[in-house]
Amino acid sequence: MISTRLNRKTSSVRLEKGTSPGPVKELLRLSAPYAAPLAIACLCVVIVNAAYLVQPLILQRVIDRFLIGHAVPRGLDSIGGMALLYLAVSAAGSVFSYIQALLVARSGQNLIHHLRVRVLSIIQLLPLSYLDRTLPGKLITRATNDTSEISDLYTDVVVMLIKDVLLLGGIVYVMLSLSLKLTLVSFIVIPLIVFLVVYIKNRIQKNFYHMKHFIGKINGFIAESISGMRVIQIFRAEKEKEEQFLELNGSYFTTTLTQVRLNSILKPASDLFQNLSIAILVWYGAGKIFGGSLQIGVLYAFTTYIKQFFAPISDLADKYTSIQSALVSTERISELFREQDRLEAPEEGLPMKRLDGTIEFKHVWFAYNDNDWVLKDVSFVIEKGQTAAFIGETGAGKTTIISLINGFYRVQKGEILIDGVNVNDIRLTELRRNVSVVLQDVFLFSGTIRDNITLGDDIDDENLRNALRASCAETFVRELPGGINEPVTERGGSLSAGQRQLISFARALAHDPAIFVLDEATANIDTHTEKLIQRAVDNLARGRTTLIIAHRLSTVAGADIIIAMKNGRIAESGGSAELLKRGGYYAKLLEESRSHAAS
Ligand SMILES: Nc1ncnc2c1ncn2[C@@H]1O[C@H](COP(=O)(O)OP(=O)(O)OP(=O)(O)O)[C@@H](O)[C@H]1O
Repeated sequence: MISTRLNRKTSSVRLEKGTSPGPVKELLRLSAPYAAPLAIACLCVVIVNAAYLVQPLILQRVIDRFLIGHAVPRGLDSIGGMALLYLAVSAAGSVFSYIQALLVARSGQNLIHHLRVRVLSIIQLLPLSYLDRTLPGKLITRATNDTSEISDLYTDVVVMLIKDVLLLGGIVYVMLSLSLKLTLVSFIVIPLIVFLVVYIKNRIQKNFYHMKHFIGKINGFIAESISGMRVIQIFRAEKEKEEQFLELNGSYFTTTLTQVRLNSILKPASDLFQNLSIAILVWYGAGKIFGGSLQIGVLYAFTTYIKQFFAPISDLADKYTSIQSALVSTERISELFREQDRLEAPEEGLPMKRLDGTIEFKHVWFAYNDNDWVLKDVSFVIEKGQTAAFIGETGAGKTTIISLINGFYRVQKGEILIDGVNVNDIRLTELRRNVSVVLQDVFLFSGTIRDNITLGDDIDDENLRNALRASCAETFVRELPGGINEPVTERGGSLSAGQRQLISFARALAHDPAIFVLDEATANIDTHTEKLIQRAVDNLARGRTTLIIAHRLSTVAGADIIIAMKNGRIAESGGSAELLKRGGYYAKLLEESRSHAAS
């Protein structure tokens, strides 16, 4: 039932099944809506760079023409005029820098938003067989980190890369046009600065990965310790856990210190080289100035340009690593996008609004992993409105049968018919709307009790009340301070196991399924709640085909048909009286439970 609701909510994001362009094409397509703002941002970058480059030239003119050359001021061509021009150029640089930052940030956030919705819509339609082999953490990273990295690539990295490359090119061009010799003198030290920055940045990045690794481990450790705190306390494992944590935290501490050291060394070291370069320039330039072949203003402009060199080189070193991680993220997201061909198609197949609920398994063979058969030649018929109880040892294949009825996996051999139609041909949304499953481990979402029953469907108050009454949850819900609007904490931690079961029955009843499937809880529930649950099950079973994975023989005795599973095969099946007479597996189980009760 849960998956049915989620699938239906994805309709806002259309996925075209079967059209899987290559990853690069796909990503280009995704970024297409932001092409215009990004192009404008690049244009802004050109203006900002030009402003940077022009400023030292204005000062050079002021020094050489007016302070040294004593030229006669004329209109704008005066010290005052130059000061105004300098101000106007800086102001234009600031304004366009602001516009560029805004455009980039907006496009970036829009792209992240779009990508996240897209990733989630794919995750929701992934077949269970894919989710079985994929750790949840991996998919969470796709929706969070990877989307941000890709957005950074398109916006921050690409735009800033253009800005840095243009600025560096511009500086070299202006330097060359001012003085070839001085440019060559400057370039004695500049390669050293480049080498130093790239080397230190590289080490910073490598160390950053270590920090990320350890912080991930620390988070995981804390999360696991909190969820397993009961076991830790029961087995007095606090000391052991503390020691493990100390070790982890120690590693993180060391990497953080390395990071601080590297970061603190970068600026002073590159300042040292910059100053060395300026000293060489001044020493060389002074000789030329005295010889009359160089103007003071040009030397001044060169010292400014050398200082301007540092920021883009430092940025470029950063961008290189950002591009690398963005490429990894692109590949990961594309991998997920490629799953599109295998996604469930909830709206395809035969429309069967209301099922009658006759279920037939015809020589079904099924394996989760090739040829490792979990179900072997399973055949049975459960007529509409009947109650069937599945019994058998653990791992016999009972839960698997339910997953197949719900269309979570496809069988390799044989067929499953519902109302005479192959389950693979029925439209998934309608199949799942007709089948309500209550699992042993009830899953409640954070929200209210009402949210957890309706799961976003339009169910009116009267139906809700009826569902609560028939599921025997009405009394305890009424006693809650917020009643049906009482908040439920994550996974329903604020409710008892029995209460969670009753809420899940209400959820099933409110959706009025044709087929009701119950995986009975094995956990001990007090006799009062057990009676309530039994009553709720009886209410749910009325007028519906009901399948129960039974762990209590009381449930089994009331069933129309009992199907005993053994090692993936049906060991025996039939009514309770018939099976007792036969004296097989079921009779043995009953005998065992009676002798257990007697002793
Ligand atoms: N997602 C899966 N991927 C691979 N193998 C699985 C998967 N789910 C179940 N199995 C295997 O299939 C077999 C049948 O499992 P199933 O859960 O159907 O048994 P069950 O009869 O419901 O057991 P239990 O009473 O313990 O719930 C088991 O051997 C199990 O290890």
